[in-house]
Amino acid sequence: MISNFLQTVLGWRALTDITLIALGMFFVYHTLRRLGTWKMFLGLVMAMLAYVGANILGLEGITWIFSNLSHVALIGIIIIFQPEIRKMLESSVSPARREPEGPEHEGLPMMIADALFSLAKIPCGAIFVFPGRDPLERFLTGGVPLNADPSPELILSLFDTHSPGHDGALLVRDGRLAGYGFRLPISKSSHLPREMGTRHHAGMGLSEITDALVFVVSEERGLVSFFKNGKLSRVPGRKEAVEAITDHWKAAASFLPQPEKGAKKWTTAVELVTAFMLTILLWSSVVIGRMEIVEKSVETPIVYVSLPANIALSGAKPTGTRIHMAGPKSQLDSLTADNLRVRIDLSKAQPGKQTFFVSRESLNLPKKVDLLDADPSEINLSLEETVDMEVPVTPQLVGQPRQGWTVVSVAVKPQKVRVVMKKGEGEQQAPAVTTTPIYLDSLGSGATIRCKIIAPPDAQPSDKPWPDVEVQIRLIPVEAKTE
Ligand SMILES: Nc1ncnc2c1ncn2[C@@H]1O[C@H](COP(=O)(O)OP(=O)(O)OP(=O)(O)O)[C@@H](O)[C@H]1O
Repeated sequence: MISNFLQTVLGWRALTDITLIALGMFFVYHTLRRLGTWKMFLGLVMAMLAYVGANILGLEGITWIFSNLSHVALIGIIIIFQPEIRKMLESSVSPARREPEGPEHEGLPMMIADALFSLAKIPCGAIFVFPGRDPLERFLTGGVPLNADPSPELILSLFDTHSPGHDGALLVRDGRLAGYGFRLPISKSSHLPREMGTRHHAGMGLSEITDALVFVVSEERGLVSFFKNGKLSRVPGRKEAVEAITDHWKAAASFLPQPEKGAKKWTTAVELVTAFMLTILLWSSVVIGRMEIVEKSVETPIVYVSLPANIALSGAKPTGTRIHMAGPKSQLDSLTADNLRVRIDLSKAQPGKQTFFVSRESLNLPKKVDLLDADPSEINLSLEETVDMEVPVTPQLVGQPRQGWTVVSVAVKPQKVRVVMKKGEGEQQAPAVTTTPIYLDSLGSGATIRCKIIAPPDAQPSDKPWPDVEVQIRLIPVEAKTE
């Protein structure tokens, strides 16, 4: 079993399976962490671990509860995590990374930092949005497209309270001032300090549902803050503002999620390793479960194939047998009465009494499945040599033509059919092959009638089934015949 398990684990399919699940887990964890619902995810992981543990230890009760509740739980998870699932699906089609900002934008973070603190000094309220990888179009409403080269004067005048477009957010994308006056989705979070009103809740709202970086300058208190992944951070000085922008650009241009500020450098590596370890644990518990050797009995039909043309089966023959197998549960589960057949190969059969055996080969069982027993396991058959002959078809004419009429010709098509008979019987005399009855008194001057063949039970058609025959009958008045 252990060598079986290692063989399974070391295959490329298993490695691909484990890698994809682990990366998926890592991606789900990061999205949920960004959205602040990772604790619920952790709860789910704990439940999964409990299930795996119960499975390994063979705790039937817990395993039963989990497997029976899993469908209901799945619906519950879909409802609870609906916004997160939506976010994950959106992220999965977002580009894996953003083009890194070119050297021509090097001065931009400092220019923005200066603008932030100049606005704070006035004080003048402002919101700056720096997109990450996620598309923002769905969340930004209103707004005026600008696409202008950034300059301190332009930024300050955009937020000047005398300017009609000062309300809302300024979008800074690809080193340019892409647009201004955008309304952002308002957060429902109750975690922000009391003094923070709709401007800050708008900054928080966008950062909760996307990976954008949002700076907010408070009009009342002249303070600068930024929101990232639904978290508020104070910006004490220009240096911190520049750092926040460059870190954000770096994260958006990287394939791997960047560790949060303050987190240790190796956090991502630890998270990845944990995801892999959890996956291997979960995966191996499933594989071990599926590799468990079990026994199973199935009622199976018997089919007789490749019977030589000169041999016929006579007497009773079994049509089914009950087979008893042992093998890995995963393979036995898929073997049912619908897809199992005992095929008895009669290609080498000789006339006389012969015994055939139900074997692994006659069932074509998968490699790891063994046949333990079959009932019956021996099939006794009587086989007889046959002869093949051509026999004329005689139409079965019933009664007499109408009064005054007489039959002048009867033609049958085909005139002969090939018949297979057991050798002894065939040699004595050819069987009488006729048609379904044709009632002469119902015919007019003539007719062509399609009939079925009628033959004795021991005469079988050589080319199954019997062909239909056409009987052409011509009648004329009796006087015409005597003339
Ligand atoms: N959804 C929104 N998107 C963008 N900007 C908004 C949004 N809602 C409000 N604002 C801006 O916030 C201003 C109102 O700020 P409010 O005083 O309520 O918030 P605040 O967080 O207390 O900020 P401040 O400290 O600057 O007063 C509005 O005039 C508008 O410019």
